[in-house]
Amino acid sequence: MSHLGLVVNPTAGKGRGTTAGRRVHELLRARGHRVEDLSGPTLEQATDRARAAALEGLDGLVVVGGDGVVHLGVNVVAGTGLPLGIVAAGTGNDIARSLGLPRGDVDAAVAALEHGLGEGPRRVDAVRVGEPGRAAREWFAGVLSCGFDAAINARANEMSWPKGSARYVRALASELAGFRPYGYRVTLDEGVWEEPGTLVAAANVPWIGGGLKIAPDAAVDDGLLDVVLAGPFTRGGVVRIFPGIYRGRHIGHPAVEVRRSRSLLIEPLESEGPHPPVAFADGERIGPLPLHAQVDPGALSVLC
Ligand SMILES: Nc1ncnc2c1ncn2[C@@H]1O[C@H](COP(=O)(O)OP(=O)(O)OP(=O)(O)O)[C@@H](O)[C@H]1O
Repeated sequence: MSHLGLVVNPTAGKGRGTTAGRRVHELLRARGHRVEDLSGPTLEQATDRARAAALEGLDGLVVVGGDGVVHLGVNVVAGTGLPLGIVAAGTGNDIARSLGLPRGDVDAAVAALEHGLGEGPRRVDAVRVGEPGRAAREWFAGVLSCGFDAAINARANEMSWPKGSARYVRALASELAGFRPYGYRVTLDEGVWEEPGTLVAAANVPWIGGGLKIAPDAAVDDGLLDVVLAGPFTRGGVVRIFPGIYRGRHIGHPAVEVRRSRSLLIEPLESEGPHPPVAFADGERIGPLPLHAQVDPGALSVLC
């Protein structure tokens, strides 16, 4: 029997989170675990409750929802050794997809995390991100992005209508109308990239945005980020390359390169173009550039 913390995002998966959370609670209790519900009305409140419970002592933290609630879980457990169980019930579920976990199947997801409780968790990489020169307190497990897609994410978050993916299409259209490549300086373990660019994404996993294969070869346990650097696309060029990203076809484009690095510093470079958008990681807002990110190999224990 394990003592497990449970955080359910009721808003995940267009409201499916609540039903999934109830089922997870029921299944875990039926298997004899002691389950403490740490969910809260907001992401921040749930994070605080989970952190307090983790300090008091848990055998694992189980999160139910999409990449946003996984981001919460990672920020509670990374670097502590406390294992994370993921029940993917969101819309995108890119982190669960990358870890090979069941998606949209609560019973299978609970079986996978029970397997991890019995056999021991899998160690994967997590990434610290924050202002350069300060001790970074925020973690991510998926992809940090501060390019055109992050601008769409931010714009969509400001819109109250329409709901669901139609909101992203509206946000894409309005961002595209005023798009000009941004000015970047990206300092990697080896070399510096100074260019007008469309997108800079530091990927710990291949997928972003609900199945866009932004970094096809990113591995979650290689101690490295796959940094995707996309040069100055025109508006038409953005529209043409976008559908190919679902299959990772953008990687062959001459204006796109991928470099591997354990750490990176991303700064705005005014001489090359406008200030890049605010960065997002795991679909959550991180903050404006400059940002420093560093992989911590094996910092995350996942029940699977
Ligand atoms: N009570 C809550 N607990 C956790 N998160 C919450 C809560 N209320 C709102 N949220 C917000 O819900 C948002 C979406 O969450 P999540 O990513 O888990 O689901 P999703 O968007 O359906 O899935 P995905 O990100 O995989 O597409 C997050 O940005 C989070 O801030």
